[in-house]
Amino acid sequence: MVEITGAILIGADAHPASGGTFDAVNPATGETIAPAFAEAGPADVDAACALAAQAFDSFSELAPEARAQFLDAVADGIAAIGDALTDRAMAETGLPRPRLEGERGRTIGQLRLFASVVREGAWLDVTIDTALPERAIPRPDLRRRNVALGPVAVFGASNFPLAFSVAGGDTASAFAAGCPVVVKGHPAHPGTGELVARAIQQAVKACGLHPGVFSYLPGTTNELGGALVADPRIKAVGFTGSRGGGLALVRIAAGREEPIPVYAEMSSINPVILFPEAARSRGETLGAAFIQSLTMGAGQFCTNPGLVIAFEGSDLDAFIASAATALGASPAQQMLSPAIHANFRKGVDALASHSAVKMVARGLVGEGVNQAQGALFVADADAFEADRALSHEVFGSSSIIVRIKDAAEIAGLIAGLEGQLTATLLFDEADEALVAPLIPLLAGKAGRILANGWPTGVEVSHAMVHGGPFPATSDSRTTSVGALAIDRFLRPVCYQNLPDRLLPDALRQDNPYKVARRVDGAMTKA
Ligand SMILES: NC(=O)c1ccc[n+]([C@@H]2O[C@H](COP(=O)([O-])OP(=O)(O)OC[C@H]3O[C@@H](n4cnc5c(N)ncnc54)[C@H](O)[C@@H]3O)[C@@H](O)[C@H]2O)c1
Ligand SMILES: O=CCCC(=O)C(=O)O
Repeated sequence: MVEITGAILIGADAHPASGGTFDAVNPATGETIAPAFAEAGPADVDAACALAAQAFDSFSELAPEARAQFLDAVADGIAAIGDALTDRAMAETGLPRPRLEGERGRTIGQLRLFASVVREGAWLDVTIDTALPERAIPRPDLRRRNVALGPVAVFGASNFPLAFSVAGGDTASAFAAGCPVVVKGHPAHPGTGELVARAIQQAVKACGLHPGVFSYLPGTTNELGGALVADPRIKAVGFTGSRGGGLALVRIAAGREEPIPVYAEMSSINPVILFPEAARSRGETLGAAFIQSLTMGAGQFCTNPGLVIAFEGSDLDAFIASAATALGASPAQQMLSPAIHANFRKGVDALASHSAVKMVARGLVGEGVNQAQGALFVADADAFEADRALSHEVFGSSSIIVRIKDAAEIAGLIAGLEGQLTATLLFDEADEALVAPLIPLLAGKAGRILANGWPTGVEVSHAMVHGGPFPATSDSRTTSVGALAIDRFLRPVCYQNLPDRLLPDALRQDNPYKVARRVDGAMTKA
C-alpha cells in the first residue's frame, strides 16, 4: 500500500518539509486530513527543473515502444492503488465515489490512449522529400520529424482531481511527446496528488528511465507556480483553472527572456441554443435534461451549460417550468473547496441582485458546509447584451436563460460572446433552416459544436477538441483532451542531406519504427 507522507517528490527522491507545511481539508466537514504537506519552494523548483533538463535528451529520444510502455506502466500503477485513491479523493474533494471511479477509469484510459498514439507514430509526422540532383535547381534530401519541446510544467485542476491533475491529460500528452514533467500539485487534493505522483515515480523507476522524467511539487503559493513557469529549463506549460490564474501564468511566460507557450484552459459558459420546433416538441424533456447537465458534479465542469438562448413564448415557458421543477427538487451538492464555494455564492448573489435578471429557481438547501444550491435565471436579450458581466462564468450549477424575440437576434448574441469550449444546438429537423447559418458563426467562437446533446462529459478520443478561442483557452489552436493534445508539446525539425547513418531513427531509410510516412508528397503505409 502506497503511503502518503506529504513529501516533495523530486526525481526518485522524497523530501520531507524543510520550510512551511499546509493541510488537506475535507470540504464537507472543514476538518484537516493528515499528514501535513510540505510547501515546495524555490530550491525545489530549481532541483526539479535541473533534473528534468538532464532527463530530456534520453527521454525525448526513447523509442516509441519504450515510451508507450512507460505510459502503460503509469496507467497500471494508478489502477494498482485501488480504493485508497478514490477514498482519499473523496475525502479531499467531496466528489462522490461513482464519479471518482469513473474519473479514474478515464485517467487510465487516457494514458493508454496516448500509449497507442505513441506506438502508431503519426505524431512524428515523418515527411521525406527525396533528393532531386538532376533538377535544374537540384533539390536536397529533406527529412522532417517532430521532436519534444523540453520539460513541461503542469498545473493540476481542482475539479478533476485525477483526469486533469497529476497524471491527467496535460501530463499524459507531454510524456507521450517525450517531455519530462514537473507538476505543481493542486492544494485542494494534495494526498490524491501524492498517491498518483508516487505511482508515476515508480513507473519511471520500473521502466529504467532517468529519474528527472517526473517531479511533483505540492504547494499553495502563487510564488511556487510563478517560479516554475519562470524557470528557464521549462519550455511549455499546461494549466486548467481560473482565468486570473491562467492569465498570470501567460504573463510570466511571455515576460521570460525566452518566452514559452502556455496552454491554459480557463473559462467558458458553453452556450446552448434551443430552437422553436425542439422547444415545442420536447421542451419539457429538454428542461429536465438541462438541469441534469447543469448540476453534474455540482456544476464544477468547465463544460457546464451556463447560458441558454431560446425563443420567447409558451414553449420556452414550458422548458423553463420543467427546468425549474427539476432544479427545485435537486439536492444541494458538496463543492470542492471553501474558496470555490465562496466564488460560486458571490457569482449567484450578483445575478440574483441584478435588476435586469429574474431568478426562476434554486436547488434545495444543503445541510453541511460548502454545499452548492443550484440557481437558474432568466433575462431578455437586450439586457444580457447590455452588461458583459452577465456572460462571465459562474463556476458551479448556475445558468441564465436569455429570451430572444426572433432568429435575427441570435447572430448578434453569438457575436457578443467570448470564446467558448462548446456550443450546443437543440433542434428538430424543421429547425434546420435556422440552425445552418449559425454553424459557421459558432465555429468561430467554440472548440466543439454539439447537436442535440449536452456539453458535459468529454469523450477522450482522437477527434475530440477540448479547447477554443480566448478565454476558453489561451491558445485556440489545440486541445487539452484527446490525441491531438500531444501536438502542444512538439516542434518540427528538418534534416537536410544528412547521411542515413547520422539521421534519427524515425527518419532512416529502413524505417525502424515502422511508421507511416509522407514520401515525395504521397502517404506510404507503415
Ligand atoms: N473553467 C474551469 O474549468 C475551471 C476549473 C477550475 C476552477 N475554475 C475557476 O477557478 C476558481 C479557483 O479554482 P482553482 O483553485 O481550481 O483555480 P486556480 O486558477 O485558482 O488555481 C489553479 C492552480 O494554479 C495555481 N495558481 C493560481 N493562480 C496563480 C498565480 N497567479 N500564479 C501562480 N500560480 C497560480 C494555483 O496554486 C493552483 O495550483 C474557481 O472558483 C473557478 O471560478 C475554473
Ligand atoms: O472541467 C473541465 C473538463 C470537463 C470535462 O472533462 C467533461 O465535461 O467531461
